[in-house]
Amino acid sequence: MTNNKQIPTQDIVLEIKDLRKSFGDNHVLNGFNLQLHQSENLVIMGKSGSGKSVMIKCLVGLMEADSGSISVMHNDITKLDQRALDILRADIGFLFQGSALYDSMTVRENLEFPLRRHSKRFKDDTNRDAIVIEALENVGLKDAIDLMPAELSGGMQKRVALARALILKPKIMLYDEPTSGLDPITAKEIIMLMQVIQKKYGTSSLIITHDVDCARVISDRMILLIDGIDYATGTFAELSTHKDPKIKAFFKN
Ligand SMILES: Nc1ncnc2c1ncn2[C@@H]1O[C@H](COP(=O)(O)OP(=O)(O)OP(=O)(O)O)[C@@H](O)[C@H]1O
Repeated sequence: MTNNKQIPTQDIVLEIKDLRKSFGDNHVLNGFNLQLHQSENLVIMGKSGSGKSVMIKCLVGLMEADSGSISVMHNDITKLDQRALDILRADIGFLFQGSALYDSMTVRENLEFPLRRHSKRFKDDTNRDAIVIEALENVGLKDAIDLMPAELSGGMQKRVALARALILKPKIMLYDEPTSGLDPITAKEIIMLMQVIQKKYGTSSLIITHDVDCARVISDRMILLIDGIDYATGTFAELSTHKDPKIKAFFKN
């Protein structure tokens, strides 16, 4: 099943083609494909153990695929050298499970960290301060700037992590289970922030989630990862009313 919308190829910011990865006899990815379009929220759903983390690890270079190609803004990342990869990485933001803030740094220092790493883009210190404040305003946490992560709730930590991921204004955001471990109200707040930020900056997002409510609210399009392939692609409305039992299983309450 495919989305009927015809998207010009120049609007594709991330493309995975025929990705394969096995561990011995465990064939996890058997020819997985995806295309993420400009300003799109694409949700990937798959059962536990279906290979979502393996796919993400291949995408961010933590794991080598057996075969297939991964292109980010039309650059095949498997063919880039380290320097070119580092430059490209500045265009990709990550929000992974757990907020992964640096415990010994204040919120301000946590946010300054990526700016220092990409200091060529952000030479001016005054500018740096304004960027940090804007990022915290985006997530409604300007007043937390001098606090330590331990002084923040789980939801606030997630918002700071989101601000940090977005501080370089990435063209692509990767979210791995953005609402896991959060209570329903905080989860809703995070989903709303993801939407606000996507609208404000036109970011394209790849969102891995088990959370059907999250998928319903955030997705422009969804891919179901089943049997190591992109088994079904479509809008939430299309997939959630599908007759195939393998697809239906995802949307049962
Ligand atoms: N480094 C590894 N060595 C061997 N097998 C691995 C390795 N990493 C993952 N696997 C296997 O790959 C399969 C997919 O794992 P993966 O972690 O990608 O699942 P997942 O869809 O992310 O699951 P969950 O939703 O529970 O996080 C599992 O069978 C797992 O045991």
